Parts: sequence; C-alpha cells; structure tokens
Amino acid sequence: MTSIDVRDLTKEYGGRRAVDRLTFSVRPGRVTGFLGPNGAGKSTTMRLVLGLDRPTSGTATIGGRPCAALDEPLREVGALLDTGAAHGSRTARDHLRVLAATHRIPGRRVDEVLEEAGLAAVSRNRVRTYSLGMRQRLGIAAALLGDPRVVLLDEPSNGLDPEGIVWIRELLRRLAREGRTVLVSSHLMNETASFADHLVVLGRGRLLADTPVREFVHARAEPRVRVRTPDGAALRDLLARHGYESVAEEGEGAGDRWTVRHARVDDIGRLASGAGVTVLELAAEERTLEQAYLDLTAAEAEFTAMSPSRAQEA
Ligand SMILES: Nc1ncnc2c1ncn2[C@@H]1O[C@H](COP(=O)(O)OP(=O)(O)OP(=O)(O)O)[C@@H](O)[C@H]1O
Repeated sequence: MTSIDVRDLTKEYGGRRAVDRLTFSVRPGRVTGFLGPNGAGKSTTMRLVLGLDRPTSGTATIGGRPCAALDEPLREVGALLDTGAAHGSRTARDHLRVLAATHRIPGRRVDEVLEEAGLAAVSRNRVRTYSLGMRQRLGIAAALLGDPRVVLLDEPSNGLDPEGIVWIRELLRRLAREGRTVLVSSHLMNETASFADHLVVLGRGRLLADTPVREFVHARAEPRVRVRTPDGAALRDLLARHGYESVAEEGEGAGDRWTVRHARVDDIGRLASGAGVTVLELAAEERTLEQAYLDLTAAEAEFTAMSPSRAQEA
C-alpha cells in the first residue's frame, strides 16, 4: 500500500514560510481533499511531494521514498499541476505518446486514457485549439497514463463544464475504490464534499485539520433548524427567552420561515409545542462543508489577528 507521508515539512521562499512544519499522511483507498485559502501552501506542498522543489527542512515521501528516488516516477505517481504543460503545437495524442515513450509506458495506454478522459474524438487536434476544460482533461489523462498507485491533482475541476464535473467526481471515486491514493486540491466546497472521504486543510502553510469529511462538517458547522410558522414574533420571543437566536428568512418566497442557530429540531419542536406556538414545518438544516470550512478559516484568521506573536511571524 502506497501512502504519501509529509513529515515536519517546511519551505521558505526568501525568508517567508509557504509551508510551515507540516505533518500529515494521505492513505490509499480514499479521496483526500486538500483545502485552504489562496496562498495557504497547497501547490507548494504538492510540488515538494513530487520532488519538483526542495524542502527547506523536513521530508515528503511516497511509499516511504522521496519521489526523486522512485525508479519509474510516472508509473508510480500521476499528477496534474499545471494545464499549460502540453505543447500547443502538438496534438493530444502526440503529447501522450511522447510521454509514454519516454517513461516506458505501453502505447495502448494512450488510447485508453484518451477514451477515459473523453478526448478520443479530438485527440488529433492541436492542443492550442483546446478549451481550458479540454486541456484540463488532457492533464488528467497524462496523470493517469502510467496507471499510477498515487494520484495528485491540483484543482482538477478548473474550467470543466457540468458534465466534466460529474466525470471528475466519478473518476476520483473509482480511483479510490481501486485502492489508489488520491490527493485533490480544490476551492469548490460542494464539489469536494461530493468526492472526498477525508480532508487535509491548510492555513498559512500550517495544518488546520486532518480528519474525515463527515467529522469535519459535524464538529465545525453549527446545527440549525428551519421553522415555518404563522406566529413568527411569538416564536422569536419564546426562543430568545431560552437563549436561541432566530432569524427571519428574507427574499421572495421566504414567507413565514425562520432559521434558528445552534439548535436541534427536538428542542425547538418541544419548546414551540409547550408554548402553543403553531409550527407548520420543522426541519434540521443540512450542515455543509462550505459552512464548516468558512467557520474554521474565519476562526483561524481571528486567532491570527489576535495573536501578536503570530502576526509578527506573518
Ligand atoms: N516559487 C515561489 N517563489 C516565491 N514564493 C512562492 C513560490 N511559490 C509559492 N510561493 C508563495 O508561497 C505561498 C503558498 O503558495 P501556494 O501556491 O503553495 O498556495 P496555494 O494554497 O496553492 O494557493 P492557491 O489556492 O491560490 O493555489 C504563497 O504566499 C506564494 O506566494
């Protein structure tokens, strides 16, 4: 089984820390989502794992070895880092054939990955005629060419249309089912929630979370209850007396709907019923990864702003 292991990894650029004493592992058989605000250090970490950059200190290994020490890197690790990697004047097929030939990968894999990436029909067109989404598909095809056990994809959904988004989701799920180690960075929270089993979250180069998606969402996103009632003012006053904050929904069609923060349906239902407040609908609001992520990164920003020692470091 091939894991990615990052240990005490630090990368400085001109005295500025892009990656700061980072330690985490990416395990096989699941998709690990790699999250963090712009500049948090995700791409730098991926480059260090791939041996494209040298760490200032610490290690990043794949199956216990640095990437540079792997005998056949492309057959062990596939990566999408930069969609501009293919030469514009080449066709997609030629780009992949050159890659295959220089890495002792059987030629039949070229047709297999072109088919898999939905590019078979346009594989003889020059890459410069490709849309961003098609380039993205080509980058993913190249990452899969060597049938690698480990796959790292930096923002693979970039530029993909809705059909492409569904395709990448299913592809990632399948790669994990096949027992591969899959690390995927993204800014799209709903997307990440739809394909990731596990999350690694960075902020300012540091590890903020390394946890299963479900736990991350449940531990961080506040539980909320949605209520529809014709007695809005009575409900709000009742809940306020019991320490709940309720907010009337706004916008067209919101009507008599309210959201109660930090609340559970059982408690709100009992309170309303006990006080004789009519409730027409009562439901737990689904907690989202986006909500949990924003809560975490906001808390981190607040902590950073409050702490003079960290502010000096920044
Ligand atoms: N080659 C480089 N030289 C100098 N600074 C760099 C270099 N590469 C990255 N950085 C800096 O390191 C920090 C982390 O950047 P990185 O691209 O790894 O973040 P990221 O999490 O991938 O961000 P994004 O979500 O915007 O892609 C940033 O402050 C960036 O400016």
